[in-house]
Amino acid sequence: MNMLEVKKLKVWDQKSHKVIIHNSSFQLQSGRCLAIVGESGSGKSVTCRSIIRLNNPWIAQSGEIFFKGENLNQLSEQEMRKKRGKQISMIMQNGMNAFDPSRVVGVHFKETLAEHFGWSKSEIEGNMKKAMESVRLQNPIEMMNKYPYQLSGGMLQRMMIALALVLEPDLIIADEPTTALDTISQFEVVEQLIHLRARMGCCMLFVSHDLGVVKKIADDVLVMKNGEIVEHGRMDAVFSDSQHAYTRHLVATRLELGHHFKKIMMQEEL
Ligand SMILES: Nc1ncnc2c1ncn2[C@@H]1O[C@H](COP(=O)(O)OP(=O)(O)OP(=O)(O)O)[C@@H](O)[C@H]1O
Repeated sequence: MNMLEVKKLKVWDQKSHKVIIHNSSFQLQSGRCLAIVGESGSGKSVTCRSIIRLNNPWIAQSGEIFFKGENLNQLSEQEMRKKRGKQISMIMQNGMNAFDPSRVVGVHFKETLAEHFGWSKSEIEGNMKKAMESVRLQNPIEMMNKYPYQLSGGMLQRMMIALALVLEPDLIIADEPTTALDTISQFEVVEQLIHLRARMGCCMLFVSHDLGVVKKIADDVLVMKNGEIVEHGRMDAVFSDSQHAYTRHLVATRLELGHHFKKIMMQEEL
């Protein structure tokens, strides 16, 4: 069954009239992880933001985005707000941007969880504490009382993952969640995302320019170039028998895991 089905998505900038996404169609089946890869500026992030309708106001979109059979493109902003967080969670590239810099991070969790579940302060703290411990964040209560700038990028990403664990969404959109992190944090965050999927059985849209990470986490892959999908299929098939010259170029230049990352993974497997 398809959890997400995008049909003829077109996205354009109303100011410059530039078309960013030309005519994208793809599906994400229940329980699977679809990676979107492609060079910088190919439209990976705009595709993700179009699904949850969070592009800037001057960016327009048309087409159909079926999520659990419902066309998100036709929902009101109020209806969309109910989907974001509880049904579709987003883990962004830079954890710092996900939190209000002027408030301690716990406030973000409290607002999100109170809105979706109507929980009391102690229920929220109890659930968040458990989830944070499960992603190996120590002293969760103390941590929730910190401002974003007092926490590292890796900690903030793991906090977003902990929040997703509590929200139990049907779909997680992770837009380059490891790009801004150092190598060790990258490894930990990827491990936690794999763990999250295994535990919840949710499906995931995972954007990355790191094919090494993609190979570790994804089942299917979609390759983008200049706002168009040039390849879409099972990961092994796409990587081992690429149909498009651009995919072969990507694989040739990027398949090798970063040296440090590979070393850490090998140590973990020992
Ligand atoms: N808010 C915006 N206003 C106008 N154009 C935009 C906006 N956001 C993105 N674009 C344009 O859309 C195109 C695709 O951008 P996008 O951020 O989706 O690329 P990407 O594949 O995610 O790249 P990266 O790997 O660098 O994040 C780019 O040409 C970019 O300039």
